[in-house]
Amino acid sequence: MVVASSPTPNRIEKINSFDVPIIDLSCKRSLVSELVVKASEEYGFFKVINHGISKDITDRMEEQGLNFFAKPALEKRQAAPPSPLGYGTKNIGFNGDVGEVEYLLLHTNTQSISQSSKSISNEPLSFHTQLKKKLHVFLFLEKNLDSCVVNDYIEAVRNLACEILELMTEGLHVHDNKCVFSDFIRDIDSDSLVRLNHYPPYKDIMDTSPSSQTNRIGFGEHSDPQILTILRSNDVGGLQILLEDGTWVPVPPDPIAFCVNVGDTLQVLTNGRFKSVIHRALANSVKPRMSIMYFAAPPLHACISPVPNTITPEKSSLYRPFTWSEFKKTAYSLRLGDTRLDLFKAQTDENFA
Ligand SMILES: C=C1C[C@]23C[C@@]1(O)CC[C@H]2[C@@]12CC[C@H](O)[C@@](C)(C(=O)O1)[C@H]2[C@@H]3C(=O)O
Ligand SMILES: O=C(O)CCC(=O)C(=O)O
Ligand SMILES: [Fe+2]
Repeated sequence: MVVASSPTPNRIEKINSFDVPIIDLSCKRSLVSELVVKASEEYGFFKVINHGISKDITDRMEEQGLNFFAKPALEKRQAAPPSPLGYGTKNIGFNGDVGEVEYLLLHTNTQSISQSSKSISNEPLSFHTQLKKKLHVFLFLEKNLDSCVVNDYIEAVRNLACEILELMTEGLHVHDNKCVFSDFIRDIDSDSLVRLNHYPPYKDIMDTSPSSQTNRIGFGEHSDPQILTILRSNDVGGLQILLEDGTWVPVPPDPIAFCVNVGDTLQVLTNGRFKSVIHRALANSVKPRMSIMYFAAPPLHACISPVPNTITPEKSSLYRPFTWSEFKKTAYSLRLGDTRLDLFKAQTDENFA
């Protein structure tokens, strides 16, 4: 079914109520890996059930998030502005994107922050200032979040991300190293992040009738720059994915599933076979949505290029090699909805034409 909707003023958009793939990880491994590859190629998005992450771990993490966002604004602002780590409200990134959202962005490698703080006195002044800010946010969060709960959650979603990445290599028949993707995430220097987004119900000053329940952009359309994102939310919808035919598909909230989406880096690692899915989140005027994302990323120095068996005589490498640090810097210098991968295309005769 296709219906019209207008989350942004003056724009009619097609919404398609198609069911996103749900993959049961407890099924036969060869079948699961085939389904994971199929969904990553077709949509760059799927849900997983029977993933092995206990309800206790997700409930406790959700409780941490809700407690944090319930704090008075003045208190939360002690971890602001996001640089990019820390607490932010309405402004997303550094280039003018805004949405009906407040959020907390954390590095998963808190050790690296406390480690680097030890070298603070030997560093140049600008680094010193940046590090002091990072440390300030880190200490604030240590005080305001239960680090055991957060670490348990991170460990659980990291393991799930690695499991899914290994199913992907199996399904792609990368025989020489089944950990070719997951090794990036397991690396001690992995640049993975955790984000908590809170979309409070906004007040519609124009229309107060209960029959009019409109939506507003909470988090605008974009793809995630990393390898893979593992997302879960409370029981309030809002997430949508964009299909290649230009229709937006709402992803119903699901208390037992995790959503998985392919990021830009995995599109490159698979030489364009897997699609980095464009998605967005809408806020509503009725119920607060809270989502928690784990963005699985390589270490900053890691070199990214398509894995060998995705390059064939018929399909040469679509992208030039780059480091995650180079790609991240470019992504963060652009707007949310900008296409960054085009800037990393290989120079072929076709691209010159
Ligand atoms: C506008 C931006 C926000 C973002 C950095 C960027 O310049 C473009 C990518 C954005 C994004 C999307 C996925 C993640 O939520 C995020 C943390 C990331 O790595 O890339 C955000 C960035 C952000 O909010 O700082
Ligand atoms: O909050 C959501 O549901 C999606 C947010 C998102 O896509 C992101 O933070 O990158
Ligand atoms: Fe995203």
